[in-house]
Amino acid sequence: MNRTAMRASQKDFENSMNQVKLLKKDPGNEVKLKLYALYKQATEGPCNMPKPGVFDLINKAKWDAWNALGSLPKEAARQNYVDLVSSLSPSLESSSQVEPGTDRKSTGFETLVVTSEDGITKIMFNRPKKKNAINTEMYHEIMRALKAASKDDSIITVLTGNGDYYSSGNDLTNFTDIPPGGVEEKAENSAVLLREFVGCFIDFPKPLIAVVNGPAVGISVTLLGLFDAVYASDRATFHTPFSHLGQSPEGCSSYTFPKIMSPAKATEMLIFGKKLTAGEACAQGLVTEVFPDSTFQKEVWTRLKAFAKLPPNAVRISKEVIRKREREKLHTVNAEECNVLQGRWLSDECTNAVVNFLSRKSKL
Ligand SMILES: CCCCCC/C=C/C(=O)SCCNC(=O)CCNC(=O)[C@H](O)C(C)(C)COP(=O)(O)OP(=O)(O)OC[C@H]1O[C@@H](n2cnc3c(N)ncnc32)[C@H](O)[C@@H]1OP(=O)(O)O
Repeated sequence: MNRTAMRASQKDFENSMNQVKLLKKDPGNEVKLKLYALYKQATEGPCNMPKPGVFDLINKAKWDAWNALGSLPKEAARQNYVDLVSSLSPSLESSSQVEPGTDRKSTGFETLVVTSEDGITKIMFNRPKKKNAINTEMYHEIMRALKAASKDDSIITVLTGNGDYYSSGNDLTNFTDIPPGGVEEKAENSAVLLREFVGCFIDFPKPLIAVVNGPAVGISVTLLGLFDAVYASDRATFHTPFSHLGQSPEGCSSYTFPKIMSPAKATEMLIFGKKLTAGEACAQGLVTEVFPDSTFQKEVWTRLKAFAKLPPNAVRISKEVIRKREREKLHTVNAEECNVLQGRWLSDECTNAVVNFLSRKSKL
């Protein structure tokens, strides 16, 4: 990757540090000393340590390497570090977290594709053959991706789906993996996981945007009430069939939906399982804007790239001002919903619905 014309950002620098840890081949002492020296210069500036004694061979070699950089500015040292790491291919190639171009792709996700480009971190559900159903691994990976996005240098974070669905919601096979403590333990573990998962959305510090590329079901719909904007293709539908599944609302929707769309409209969705078209969801305030599917990606990403050029601190502070008032309430609602669901998961109504789906007797 040719980065000579670019200035390495803090994020590039952090990526390079991670890549060094993933090197398959030892790059040798000379390179390691150079990396050490550039790292120290980039983070602390010119060498400020007393010179080690002549018999302290390792620390003296390190000191010499750092001291040799003289007054090289921190920014230049950061760039040189990134360049040096990227020159360590091909040993790095197989473990690189950085793709060619400026689009940085994070590795280490099985169920997501996470990229960061143009001030936007995109978290894409990536189980298209399963309609992006959220299995236990995906719950954990989404939380990990959100935590990383909250700290990276992006301005906004986007969730979207790969393939024809946005997401078909909770993977119903999650309920088949019963631990030694039995179904009670399973229900308890699931409630703990759900509470932590939804908590990450409540606390997310940057604008969170959903790019709803296709149908959305269950928890992938309810969470939208915690997003800051929701853009939908006109192919998208919004469906929360909780009663059909013997379950009850989650994702804070018992609180956010009545506020967003009026109590009666929320009842139609959350209790009676009415499926909304994108246009209906927009008219009810759940969706911000609907686009024709043929131009959806182009129009939405153009808009998001413009948003991502806004001053980062103002954007972040404004999100905090808006969320602050509701945060405590949302956490309380989340906890209550999870408690209620824990009981629902042990009910015959829920067990039968899951068994029916898994034995292919019923679909939504
Ligand atoms: C820690 C736990 C937290 C729980 C939180 C509570 C969350 C609640 C919810 O999200 S409730 C909503 C649950 N979702 C559903 O009930 C959807 C079930 N799926 C369907 O009804 C259909 O699959 C469909 C309408 C989404 C799509 O139908 P169709 O277009 O005909 O495709 P297929 O059914 O053939 O699906 C392809 C493939 O994907 C599998 N799959 C799809 N969705 C799910 C799912 N939610 N869970 C598990 N598996 C799903 C489907 O079985 C097919 O697999 P196969 O090819 O047969 O191996």
